Amino acid sequence: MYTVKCLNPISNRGLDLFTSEFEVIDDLNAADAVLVRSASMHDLEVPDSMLAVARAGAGVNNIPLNEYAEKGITVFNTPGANANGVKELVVAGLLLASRDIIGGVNWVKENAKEADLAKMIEKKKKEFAGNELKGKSIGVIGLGAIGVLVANICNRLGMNVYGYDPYVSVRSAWSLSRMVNHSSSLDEIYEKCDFLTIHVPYMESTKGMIGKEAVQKMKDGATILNFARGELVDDQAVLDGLASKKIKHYVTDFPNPAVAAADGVITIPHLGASTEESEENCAEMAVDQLMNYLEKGNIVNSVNYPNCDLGDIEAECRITVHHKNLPNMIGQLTSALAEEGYNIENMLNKSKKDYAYSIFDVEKRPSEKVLSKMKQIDGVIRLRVL
Ligand SMILES: NC(=O)c1ccc[n+]([C@@H]2O[C@H](COP(=O)([O-])OP(=O)(O)OC[C@H]3O[C@@H](n4cnc5c(N)ncnc54)[C@H](O)[C@@H]3O)[C@@H](O)[C@H]2O)c1
Ligand SMILES: O=C(O)[C@H](O)COP(=O)(O)O
Repeated sequence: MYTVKCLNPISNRGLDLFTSEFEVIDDLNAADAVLVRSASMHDLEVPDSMLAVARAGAGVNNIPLNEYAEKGITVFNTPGANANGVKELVVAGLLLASRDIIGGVNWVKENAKEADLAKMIEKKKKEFAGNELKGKSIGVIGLGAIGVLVANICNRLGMNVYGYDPYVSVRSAWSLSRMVNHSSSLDEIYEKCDFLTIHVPYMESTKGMIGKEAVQKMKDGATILNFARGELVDDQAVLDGLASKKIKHYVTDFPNPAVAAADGVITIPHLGASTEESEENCAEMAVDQLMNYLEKGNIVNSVNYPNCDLGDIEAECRITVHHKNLPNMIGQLTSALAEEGYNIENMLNKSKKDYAYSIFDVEKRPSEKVLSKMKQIDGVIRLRVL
């Protein structure tokens, strides 16, 4: 039996996938695994016995990835599972920034009881007039699951699309419309684009990447859309840009007190992935990956350990080892088994930066003496017997 704690509400479509071998519990300290959305885990004490964290979503900046890797806690996310939800909200953001839909809707509500409302509307509507998206240029920074969908739909809306992603994956490159212009520098995007939408993860290297210098280089009257993370955009740079009319609108899914009330800011309360469909997709994927890992030791879509998948357990015993990515780890682990005559039927080893993961399918369960010897090898972080 495995126990799972949900730190945020997780769609039942995912939770219902848990078999009778799993129980969702309230006590974090008794949990083998955590399911989480945006709740911050940075200041959370998790028990040493914790095996895994599955983020039902994309961004993992709420999870201390290295600290958990060091403890042998595998962290998963659900790549692409909410990308369509975000893409659709970005289109809404583009429309809200181009036409004063919000001003118009509010004005009608305020005057709803006026008997001659229809007449008033025809007189007033010029104040809410705007522009069309067709023919405008947009820069998409970050061409991952969301950026690709945004770039492609903007192309279909008749916009001139410029994409920037120095680390673009082959999969994304294949999915991108050939009508999207490949920008090799952010400067090109700043100089050419009426709209700029950012879809990169928040990391130390991307913090404040839309700052004062970037704003200065932008076209006059540019609109910035941020559906990725608030910290990617420097608040003061945007406020100054809005005040000087350099920036027309800042559309953000991550409002904070510094920018929320400012003129020109269009605020959305982190709704990008808050659709029934995205929540279900993320929950299903997270639960599926968690069960596969807890029961079979397979790692699919981890962000702090390598993907390592040996399929169903066909041998009598499967041993999984989280370890440091050091020379001769496999030699030492396999020798410990071989010295006591345990035959390895199948094995897989993968590494990701400083960490590695190995799966050994063994003909029978090794003795405690062998398992203890394996655990004591320098660089071994965690060993599980399944
Ligand atoms: N608003 C929401 O509800 C919501 C929902 C999902 C994701 N997000 C945010 O959006 C981010 C992106 O999500 P995704 O699913 O597309 O992730 P992804 O991992 O599929 O794509 C991220 C892309 O950014 C690129 N990238 C990284 N650093 C870059 C840089 N310095 N310059 C340009 N490109 C860079 C990567 O190469 C990758 O292609 C997430 O990390 C998360 O913070 C927000
Ligand atoms: O990174 C993500 O997936 C989004 O920001 C969605 O976060 P949420 O699951 O809290 O809505």
